[in-house]
Amino acid sequence: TGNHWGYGKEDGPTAWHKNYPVAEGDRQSPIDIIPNQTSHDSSLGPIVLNYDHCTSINIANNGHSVVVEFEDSDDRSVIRGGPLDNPYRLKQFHFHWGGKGCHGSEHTVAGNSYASELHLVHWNAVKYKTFGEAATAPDGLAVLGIFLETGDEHRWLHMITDALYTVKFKGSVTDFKGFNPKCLLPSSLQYWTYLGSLTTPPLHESVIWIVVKDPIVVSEKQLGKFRTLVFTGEEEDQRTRMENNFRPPQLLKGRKVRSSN
Ligand SMILES: Cc1ccc(O)c(S)c1
Ligand SMILES: [Zn+2]
Repeated sequence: TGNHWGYGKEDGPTAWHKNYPVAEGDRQSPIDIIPNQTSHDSSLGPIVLNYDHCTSINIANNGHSVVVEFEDSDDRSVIRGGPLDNPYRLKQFHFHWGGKGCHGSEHTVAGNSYASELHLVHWNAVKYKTFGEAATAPDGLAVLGIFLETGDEHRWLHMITDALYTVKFKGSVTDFKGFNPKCLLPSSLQYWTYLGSLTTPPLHESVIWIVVKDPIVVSEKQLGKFRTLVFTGEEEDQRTRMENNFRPPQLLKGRKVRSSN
């Protein structure tokens, strides 16, 4: 129906342009990042995260991913520095992942993809009144992308994976208080940055991307718990496993990717 979209053969990334023509625009995401073709920019300062007073609200299955929403009525959790001219407020984070044994990150590095990718979505509340307004502005959003690779168990990810059974079906939401996503970041925040878009419809070209170079390590068992979610609602007879909810890399179209030192 209408603007329904997904990750299947008929409604997946190759079909999105029919309802969302910006899918073929000049600043689409994700992209393949080729490190030796990025320009090192010494004017790029470090990323600064002030998440210490962040307020997580709930965890939800929106039929495309699992999303943790935050209270964003004030500047209690912001990202600043790096390529950003203003502080940007944390709104939500979510993940993109692959099938068992397959990779599912959105950005790739010299053609290599990771098992999964975490997106921390922030908006420019200095220039825009609402998230919705910022989401359609060229400098409205800042998304921090973190790669996940499989290996040892991640000591804090269980706080997310232990809650996934409560949001198995599309449309489910449960309380999720007191979670600080700082525990999901790697020790180094060295990054690449470029101008891009949301990686899901409506694919607005409103994102300043900050892709952290170092991945975090999570276990295959932890990642497997994400695949117990389904794209479909409880009332539907289909139970389509939620996996491979990633968009492949898009054309760079002359964009420059800068590298922090
Ligand atoms: C705001 C937003 C929603 C969904 C997404 O995958 C991304 S990357 C950003
Ligand atoms: Zn995303």
